[in-house]
Amino acid sequence: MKTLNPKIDKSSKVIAIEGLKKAFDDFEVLKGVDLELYQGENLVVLGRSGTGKSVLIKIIAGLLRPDEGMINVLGQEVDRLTPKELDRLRLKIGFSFQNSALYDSMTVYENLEFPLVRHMKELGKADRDRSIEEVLEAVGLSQSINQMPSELSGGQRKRIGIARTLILRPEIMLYDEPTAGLDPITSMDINNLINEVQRRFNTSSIIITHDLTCARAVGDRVVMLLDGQFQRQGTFDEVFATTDERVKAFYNYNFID
Ligand SMILES: Nc1ncnc2c1ncn2[C@@H]1O[C@H](COP(=O)(O)OP(=O)(O)OP(=O)(O)O)[C@@H](O)[C@H]1O
Repeated sequence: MKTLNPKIDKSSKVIAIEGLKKAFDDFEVLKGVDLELYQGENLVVLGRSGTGKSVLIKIIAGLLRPDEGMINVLGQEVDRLTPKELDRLRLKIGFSFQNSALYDSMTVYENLEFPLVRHMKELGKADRDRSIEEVLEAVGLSQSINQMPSELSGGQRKRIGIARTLILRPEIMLYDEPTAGLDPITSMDINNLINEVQRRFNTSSIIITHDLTCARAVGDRVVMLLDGQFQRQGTFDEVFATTDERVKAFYNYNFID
């Protein structure tokens, strides 16, 4: 079970969402979602496949537009920003994709250098190298600096994907299914890394998953998306202390003997 991060600052909201609705044609995915993320917090969004978890974080990152609702990220209303303002805000949001999104033709070093060259043009090579060494050390893969992504295991690729997101020092981390496709031991390593990133870089994070072991290990708070709305929220134990059959079924399926 996660030990609550003592540095969570409940007086500081880094994300505030009210009444978010999103439909594709006449299929309503999000039917009025309210959500707050506090400074320093790891918030887990749980839900079955297709419930709109990815849609939610894409709206937060400004990659999809909401139909209705207020989406405030780091004090700015995302859907009122100009494209330039949105680009600046996006640099403060690290999006860790499910497939790690590494460039296969580039070494680990080049994958990590790429965002720095693109977004931090003022950094010289020595500073870039220092930054690359620091994030690789943080994810425990200093020795992989000259390897190609194809030479890495799934768990290592996830770590490099997280390092590449961290290299721009985001204030918010969005993790999309961080343990998908990994064995239980490698998953636990990634869960530990998510907690380590929270402590070391003082990030606020949303972790979307249907892996309850992950939710229990990383979540300071857990919310459960069911039928387009958050039906349950609290600590992991609070969320599952319910007679709601849909929530119980989700739990039993994950922890089946
Ligand atoms: N750009 C899009 N156009 C049309 N429909 C979409 C689009 N993006 C998502 N959807 C639909 O919205 C629903 C929610 O998708 P979403 O990817 O958010 O699910 P999820 O909860 O993240 O599921 P999973 O755990 O499988 O990734 C799905 O039915 C999906 O088909």
